[in-house]
Amino acid sequence: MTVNTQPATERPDPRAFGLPVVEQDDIPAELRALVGRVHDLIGAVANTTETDPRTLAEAAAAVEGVTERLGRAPRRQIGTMVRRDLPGGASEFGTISNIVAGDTNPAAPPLSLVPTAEGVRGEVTLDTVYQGPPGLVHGGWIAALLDQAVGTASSLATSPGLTARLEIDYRSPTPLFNPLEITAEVERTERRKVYVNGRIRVNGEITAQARALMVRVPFPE
Ligand SMILES: CCCCCCCC(=O)SCCNC(=O)CCNC(=O)[C@H](O)C(C)(C)COP(=O)(O)OP(=O)(O)OC[C@H]1O[C@@H](n2cnc3c(N)ncnc32)[C@H](O)[C@@H]1OP(=O)(O)O
Repeated sequence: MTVNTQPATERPDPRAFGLPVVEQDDIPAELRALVGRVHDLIGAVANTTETDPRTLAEAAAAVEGVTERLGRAPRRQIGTMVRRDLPGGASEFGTISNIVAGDTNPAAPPLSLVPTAEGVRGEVTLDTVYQGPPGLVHGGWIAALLDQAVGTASSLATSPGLTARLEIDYRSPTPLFNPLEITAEVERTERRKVYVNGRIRVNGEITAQARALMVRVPFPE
């Protein structure tokens, strides 16, 4: 199965369904920096040993002030998409605040997936924001990473769809602070059904693998 390298203009355009589209290159560098600093903030808050009430109250007030200031501008429409150019001339649309891969979501790692000859591949290192058991990635986040990978592989090879079924085998613990290699590829398609396999490797060893059924969304001709 090869990756769909149709230009974006020939793929379903979210604008046709009333969804705004932002070009990835148009996301201001300052917004990217803010997203990064807020990600750092999540980690700092989750792990601080600060107990001084005054320091903590000041920090909360400072964050509240920034939130209030940013809240003066209207929020993005739910479902706002981002169009990204991919290596090799392909492009993709994704939701801009996707919790796994969204450019503007400070809670996202974010996971960036690129097409390969087989499917898609990405690498990400997770910090304690994604901790489940001590020192390990939360199982739900392992599923989320794999869901994103199988969904992207299916979308690029065929057309966008939704996950109908996702089965995860947790084969060994997936550690924090280690590069995770995430790959996925389409196994076969049947009408709107796309069967996809994915896996996470750490130092070349598979720690988790997924079998998924994506059902392609029917688009008007
Ligand atoms: C690039 C972006 C990457 C994004 C990655 C993230 C992906 C996600 O997280 S998606 C969010 C989570 N998933 C969802 O919310 C989906 C919720 N479910 C649904 O909306 C629907 O059940 C949906 C769309 C999957 C299927 O509904 P519908 O379009 O009516 O299809 P339907 O006609 O019932 O079924 C189509 C085929 O799939 C099969 N099928 C549907 N669901 C299942 C299932 N759970 N198990 C097995 N087969 C199924 C049907 O039997 C049918 O097969 P056949 O062609 O052989 O008759």
